[in-house]
Amino acid sequence: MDDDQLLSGDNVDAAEASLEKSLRPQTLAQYIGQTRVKHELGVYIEAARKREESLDHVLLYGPPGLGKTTLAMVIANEMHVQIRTTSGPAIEKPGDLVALLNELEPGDILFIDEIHRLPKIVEEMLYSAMEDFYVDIVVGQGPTAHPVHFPLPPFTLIGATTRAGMLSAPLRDRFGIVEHMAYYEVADLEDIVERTADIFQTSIKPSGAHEIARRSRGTPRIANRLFKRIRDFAEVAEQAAIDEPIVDRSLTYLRVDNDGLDETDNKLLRTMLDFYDGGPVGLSTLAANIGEETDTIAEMVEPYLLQIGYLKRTQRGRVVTAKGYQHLGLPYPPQN
Ligand SMILES: Nc1ncnc2c1ncn2[C@@H]1O[C@H](COP(=O)(O)OP(=O)(O)OP(=O)(O)O)[C@@H](O)[C@H]1O
Ligand SMILES: [Mg+2]
Repeated sequence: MDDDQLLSGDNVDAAEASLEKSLRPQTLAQYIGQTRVKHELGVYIEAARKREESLDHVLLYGPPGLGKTTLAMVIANEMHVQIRTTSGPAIEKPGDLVALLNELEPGDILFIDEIHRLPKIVEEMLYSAMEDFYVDIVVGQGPTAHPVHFPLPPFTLIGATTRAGMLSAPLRDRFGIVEHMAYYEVADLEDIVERTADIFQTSIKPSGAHEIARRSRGTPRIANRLFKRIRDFAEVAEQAAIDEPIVDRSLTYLRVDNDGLDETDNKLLRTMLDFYDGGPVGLSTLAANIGEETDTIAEMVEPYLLQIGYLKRTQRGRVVTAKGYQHLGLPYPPQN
């Protein structure tokens, strides 16, 4: 009986996982929004293919959930090459990198997520690999240790990072193509939500798609996540199509406010007002106060609040703006 349960559980998971996978666009044409990035990459991909060369190294940077990993896979697909994916912290020592590089065929893509978290010694090894397609490794130990020159096939490195500022200049300079991923427009998120609804065979009214899009913090991953939760609410309520009222009710229940801000966002703004008179306050102080990691605040919470102008950065720290006060329903105190 346990077996059966396990089995059916596995099947459900497998079905969900493959749906999840089908959410990922496969081609540039299917990739919604990011028009400028898509156009530029389209040109570089076509040129590389015409010359039958590998694509230049690509750096994608921007906040989490905007589709960097998805875009790397789209690039591999459009280039008709294989892609191997890993992440900065997973490559602990030079040998790990050599093992990865060793498996690449000419033209293949190595995707390194969170590339700003590569150990220094591995990063330095990437320099020659990226520039001249070789690495020098030391083989053996003690008196028998000797350097070995290890040639590599031409390959494309795609690096993704939420913190471009944390990348060293020598590494950043070795990327021929650098693309900034911006928050999505509401109209693009509407298209993403409608596409997702289609894949999940759920009917949704334009008003419902608009409301989800508007409250997704400019982020496809959030839009898809909210969609899935709202779909559950709609199903339980036996509602045929997702419309604005069910979206609103579900999001209120999920504590996503009218601007799409969640509890952490609001807690951050609140803490700044209650304990620091709206700022300025430093990032690590703030993080300690609301019980989050500094990195989480810097990478996932703060960027959107800055983007919509509820927070601003000053020399002395973060400050809540007049708009931020207004969001919390409080009067903006006179500034001196
Ligand atoms: N342009 C897009 N069109 C349609 N769906 C998208 C698009 N971009 C992202 N998505 C969807 O959003 C989800 C998140 O995308 P992805 O994992 O690529 O983000 P990411 O930028 O790599 O995030 P992280 O920085 O957290 O790794 C994916 O499941 C994908 O289906
Ligand atoms: Mg990713």
